[in-house]
Amino acid sequence: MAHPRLEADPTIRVSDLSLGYPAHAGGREFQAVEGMSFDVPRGDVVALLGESGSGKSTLAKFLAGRGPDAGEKAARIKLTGGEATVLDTPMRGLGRRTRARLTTYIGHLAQDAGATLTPELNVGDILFEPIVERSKRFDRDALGERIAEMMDIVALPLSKLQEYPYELSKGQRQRVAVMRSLMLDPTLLIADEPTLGVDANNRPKIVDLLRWYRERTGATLMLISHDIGMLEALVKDVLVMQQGRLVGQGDINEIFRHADHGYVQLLAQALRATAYDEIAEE
Ligand SMILES: Nc1ncnc2c1ncn2[C@@H]1O[C@H](COP(=O)(O)OP(=O)(O)OP(=O)(O)O)[C@@H](O)[C@H]1O
Repeated sequence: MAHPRLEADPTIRVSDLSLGYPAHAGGREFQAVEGMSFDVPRGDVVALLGESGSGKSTLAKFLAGRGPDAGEKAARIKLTGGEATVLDTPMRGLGRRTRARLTTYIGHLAQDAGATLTPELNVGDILFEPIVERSKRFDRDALGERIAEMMDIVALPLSKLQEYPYELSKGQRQRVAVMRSLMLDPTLLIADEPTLGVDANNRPKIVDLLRWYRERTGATLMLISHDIGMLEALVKDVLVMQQGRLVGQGDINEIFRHADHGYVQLLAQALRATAYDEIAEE
């Protein structure tokens, strides 16, 4: 059985990768990602950008090892061409046990994760849950200290640990979801819109949390985000997708300065406009 290698470099290697959703309801198989090739070096922070429906979430979910997770068969992501390796583990023909092992090391913040926190658990139990599911033996005091540090960074009072998701605002729930995605100390974190639904004042707190985590662990981060503050503060390289294909890739400053693809130019303009809007808001 393949064993994930935490020190693998690159952390992610993708070669001519195509991903699809199975045919259902008399339709045809749908190709959401087509012929993508890129590497993510160990310890890098990369942003995955692209318009709605370009395939970002599909790619993110697949690379996080969560491709087959969906309850409905029609929503399970299939590798339909090429290769991908994550932490030196080939994703083609990934067996159940290897996948379980791999996902221990990969944090996945799903899109709108704040909205899917377990309603019956309070915040403290939501944060402990990933640990408890893996092992009955853990250092509760050390973990408690780490949770307190994270709560401080994202400006949530400790009293929130006793509250249930319905008692929190949307932005507070999202901050809890981001903290939860870090609880197992992932070597690779793949986060889909970590600041979505969080107001402008609190978005920098999520950026601070991710920065704190990276500095502490040297983890590799793949972020789907068009939040200019997050991109400027954390990201080194970007991958730009359009209709399932990679249309731009490279250093964030270079790619926006010398964009030769029409869509990348439009995106760069839109991001700049967002930045000005936010400055105007403050
Ligand atoms: N379960 C599914 N079955 C069939 N097609 C799907 C399924 N989920 C997503 N798709 C399609 O795959 C394509 C890529 O979707 P995906 O969610 O990966 O894009 P995205 O770039 O993350 O978009 P957004 O920014 O809106 O989240 C879209 O055309 C979408 O309609």
